[in-house]
Amino acid sequence: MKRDDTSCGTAGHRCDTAQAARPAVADGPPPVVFDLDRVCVRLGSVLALRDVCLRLHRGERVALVGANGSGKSTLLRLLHGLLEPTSGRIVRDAPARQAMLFQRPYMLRTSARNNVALGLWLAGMRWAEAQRRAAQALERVGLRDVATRNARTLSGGQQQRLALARAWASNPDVLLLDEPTASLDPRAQRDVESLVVQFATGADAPSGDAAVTLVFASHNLGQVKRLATRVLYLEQGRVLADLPVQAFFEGPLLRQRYPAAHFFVKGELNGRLPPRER
Ligand SMILES: Nc1ncnc2c1ncn2[C@@H]1O[C@H](COP(=O)(O)OP(=O)(O)OP(=O)(O)O)[C@@H](O)[C@H]1O
Repeated sequence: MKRDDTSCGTAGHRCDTAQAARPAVADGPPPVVFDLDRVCVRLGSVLALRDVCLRLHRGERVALVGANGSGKSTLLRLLHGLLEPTSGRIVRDAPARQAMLFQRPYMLRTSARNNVALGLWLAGMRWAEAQRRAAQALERVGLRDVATRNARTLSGGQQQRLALARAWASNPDVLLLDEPTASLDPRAQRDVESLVVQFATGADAPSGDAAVTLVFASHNLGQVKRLATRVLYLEQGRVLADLPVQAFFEGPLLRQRYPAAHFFVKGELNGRLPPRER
């Protein structure tokens, strides 16, 4: 069927108000961090997101999967406030501190330690304290030995760990990752993944706070299984499937309810992942 790039806000389309009305009581679900109501995002002539209804809760680890161009990066940029809806509504948990990591992190042309400290200083921290916190963050991600090296001379894996240190030092409530390990070798991938898990579970957050909310895009379904608690499948800007990670990969639910997502997953698993991931 030909894709219609002109319409959004489908007539009659409604978000699941039963879920939307769920109160965040003491033994109910955790607080809502993002609430999207029929969100559309147009980029030039492309409708990159269409009628997205979504509610993400504190402490969830949400994976975004789907083919190239399905809207994963656009959704992450929307959550981070780099984009606003063309129509529909997004409510972000106002006091939440957010950090976002990109596939190729941007490094300032200065030392690794300054790359962390400058962000903290710009956010209002005194320079001496920012330096101390930066050193602590570099230690945390195993980069103490390269603290004085120009960040742009570091390897891809080191730069991604530095980007994580930068995020960790700012003590975010929400961490958004856009294919953060896509260009890394398997070992560096695992290193970054394990840091992300420690980060996401809040095991050693500078403030000792509870878990952060993690939302990440990935083409690596093995990684999705390892990191996510919930999986969203996107196709042509729509969220077509939304399941807990186990139900997404095991059992009949995905095939029965979301055949398009089922075929995507089967194709990815059979075609792309090394044998150990199958
Ligand atoms: N700046 C832009 N201007 C116009 N169209 C854009 C822009 N950025 C993205 N798009 C289009 O929006 C759609 C969604 O792109 P997006 O980058 O969100 O997909 P993605 O799922 O992250 O893809 P990938 O897996 O390749 O990273 C695509 O059709 C893309 O071509």
